[in-house]
Amino acid sequence: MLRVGVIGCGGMGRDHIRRLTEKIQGAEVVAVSDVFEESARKAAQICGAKVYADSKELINAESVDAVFIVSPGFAHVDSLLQAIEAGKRIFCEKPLCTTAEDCLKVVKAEEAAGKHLIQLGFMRRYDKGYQQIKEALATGEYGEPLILHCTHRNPEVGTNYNTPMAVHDTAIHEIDVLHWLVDDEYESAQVVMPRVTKYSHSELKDPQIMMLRTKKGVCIDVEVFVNCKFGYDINCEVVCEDGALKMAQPAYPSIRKNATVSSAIDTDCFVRFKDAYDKEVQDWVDNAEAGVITGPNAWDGYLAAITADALVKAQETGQIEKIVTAVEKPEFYK
Ligand SMILES: NC(=O)C1=CN([C@@H]2O[C@H](COP(=O)(O)OP(=O)(O)OC[C@H]3O[C@@H](n4cnc5c(N)ncnc54)[C@H](O)[C@@H]3O)[C@@H](O)[C@H]2O)C=CC1
Ligand SMILES: O=C1[C@H](O)[C@H](O)[C@@H](O)[C@H](O)[C@H]1O
Repeated sequence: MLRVGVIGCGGMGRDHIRRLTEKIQGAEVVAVSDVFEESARKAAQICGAKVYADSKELINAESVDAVFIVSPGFAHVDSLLQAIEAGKRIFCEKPLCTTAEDCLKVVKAEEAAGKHLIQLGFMRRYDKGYQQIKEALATGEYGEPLILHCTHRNPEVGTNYNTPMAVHDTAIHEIDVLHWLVDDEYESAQVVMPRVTKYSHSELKDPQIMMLRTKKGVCIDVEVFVNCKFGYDINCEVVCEDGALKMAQPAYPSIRKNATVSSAIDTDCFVRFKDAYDKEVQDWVDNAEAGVITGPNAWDGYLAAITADALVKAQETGQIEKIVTAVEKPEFYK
């Protein structure tokens, strides 16, 4: 039984604690930590874990085999470096870190440790809809991908949510899953700002159209609209030489009533990607014992960070910004 310590007991942390406690085979939560100890105490009631006031103490506890990092992105780097030093298996929620520089520190530390310790919480690679498209592309029946049209719509966000967060907190999912989907690397980024919705605020330009070009010339547009009001609406269409593949939507019944036809739309990621979260965490647990990482890793986190940096720069300049890695991909990650 993998004994897991969870750092960060907020919305996503509690969702993962419930998952590890009620759904996942082969793991149990034995420790929780949060800077607000009350949050940790509430989380401990879900799983009966020990509460640690200090996350570093949790990481180094003999009773903890593996660490689940679900604190805010800015706090990931310290916990990651401490957990690598302690030789613990790590599941880190996205993003790996909030700067490419910190991501590179983590990559170098894991490489120096000589063991693949980190799986990153880019769960969309485990979503059935994206996997179906990737499998269809792999058949060659539709030719090469040319254009991707995507949407990432949230019903609403808080006033603490600002323009750059649309990239490094929200579109970071598309950044990771889309180049994986078409098996390519990014070359450049651009952002177009439409008219701002009345539901936004002074620090947030919403919606945004983010565009990415890959090295093979695939052009991707992602509408990021975080105050769309009507639901949590994730779409992906891949236009190919011999056909177009539109990602399947969650199956809800089509309801006829009062001279109306309707069907539900999810309202958050926890429901929309529930199965994907379950699969990514079970994959991590199954592989932790064997000491391998088959999911997104720290290098994927670094690539996502440099692409996010280019998109944030493009938000400011309105220009096409190049995406370049500071270092070659280490053999360790090949
Ligand atoms: N994969 C996905 O679809 C999603 C991933 N996330 C990710 O999960 C992480 C947490 O997000 P949320 O739960 O939504 O945030 P949240 O703000 O609801 O919870 C974060 C928790 O971490 C605690 N915290 C802050 N600094 C800490 C530190 N240094 N050490 C320990 N705990 C600390 C806070 O007190 C809070 O309880 C973020 O990295 C976020 O990007 C969040 C939502 C969806
Ligand atoms: O990671 C997430 C969620 O998965 C949602 O898709 C985003 O909209 C949210 O901003 C982010 O925290």
